[in-house]
Amino acid sequence: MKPAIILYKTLPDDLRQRLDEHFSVTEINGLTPENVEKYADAFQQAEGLLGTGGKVDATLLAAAPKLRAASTVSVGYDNFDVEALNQRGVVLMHTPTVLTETVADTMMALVLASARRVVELAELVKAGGWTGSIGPDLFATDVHHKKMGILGMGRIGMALAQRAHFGFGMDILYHARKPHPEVDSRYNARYTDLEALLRESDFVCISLPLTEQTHHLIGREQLTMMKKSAILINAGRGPVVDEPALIEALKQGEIYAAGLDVFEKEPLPASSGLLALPNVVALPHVGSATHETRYGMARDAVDNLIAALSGKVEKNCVNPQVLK
Ligand SMILES: NC(=O)C1=CN([C@@H]2O[C@H](COP(=O)(O)OP(=O)(O)OC[C@H]3O[C@@H](n4cnc5c(N)ncnc54)[C@H](O)[C@@H]3O)[C@@H](O)[C@H]2O)C=CC1
Ligand SMILES: O=C(O)C(=O)CO
Repeated sequence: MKPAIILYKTLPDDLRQRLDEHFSVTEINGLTPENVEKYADAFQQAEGLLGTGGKVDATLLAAAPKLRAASTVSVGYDNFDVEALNQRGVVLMHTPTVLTETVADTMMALVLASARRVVELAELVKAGGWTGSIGPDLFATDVHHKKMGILGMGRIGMALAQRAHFGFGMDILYHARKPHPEVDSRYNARYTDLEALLRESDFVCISLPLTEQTHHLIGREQLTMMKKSAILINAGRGPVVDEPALIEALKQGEIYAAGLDVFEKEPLPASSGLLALPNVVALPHVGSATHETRYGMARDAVDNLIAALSGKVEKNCVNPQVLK
């Protein structure tokens, strides 16, 4: 008999077919508490989960007593209680690598859009506001040869350093849990503590995961350390930045602008103070959202679940200790 799984994300037809070949699939519209209750029988039988978004914690695990593996269509897994999964021996699989270059492209797009005022100026043209030469009040700020500070020098941080250093001649500083000598030599980069990075960088770019240690790592105090001309880019997770403190810093001119793909609450409410600020470029969490990359993530997530439920995990496992 095929193992039963819960699918909580729509997949391309070919991937859905591959999943059906291996598993008995119950597809639900999101991993919400309402759906866990509505499909209680399916959760009782489920050995695997595949999807994105929604909380997987002790409550959900209690509703799924046979669960052996969870496969998220994302690299970030802050919505999973990994400790609770470990206690139950549930394998957690994710999709690193396949999305790295695309997310780094998005971060570079945010750097360029916020520094060169791309969105604001394009909106001005569309609104018929281009009635004469553009004057200094609408001039932008350069990107090339400036200093980029990268917070979180992992896969995405490195791909961003590659673009900024080789493409734009930028100086790279970074803060991570430890120095990475290969990064220093490859991108002529310099490891600093957080405060030095904030004080020196023209662009502070966040590619950190959300953890207890990174929650509100950037708050009022840190924002005041940044240059008044500096731009904050966040494509890690929203709660790494204290959003009310960021809004205040942008309003008071303590920093120049922000380019954001992630927010404390998503979707970003229309009432958010961020949306009233011309010096904010806000994207709807689309760091990895190209056709190619989203397909690759879904494909990897399917392969990851097949590997995990057949005991053949070789890569993409968050908690390999439960396999032993
Ligand atoms: N906006 C979007 O659509 C996307 C956002 N992301 C976010 O980007 C994050 C990073 O992804 P990857 O680069 O693939 O992960 P990664 O694990 O390769 O890199 C994360 C880096 O952050 C460092 N780090 C962790 N905690 C730290 C701390 N307290 N202080 C300093 N450094 C710390 C780690 O040592 C690691 O080098 C994901 O966890 C996810 O939250 C990822 C993909 C798409
Ligand atoms: O993969 C992730 O962590 C995302 O945020 C979406 O690609």
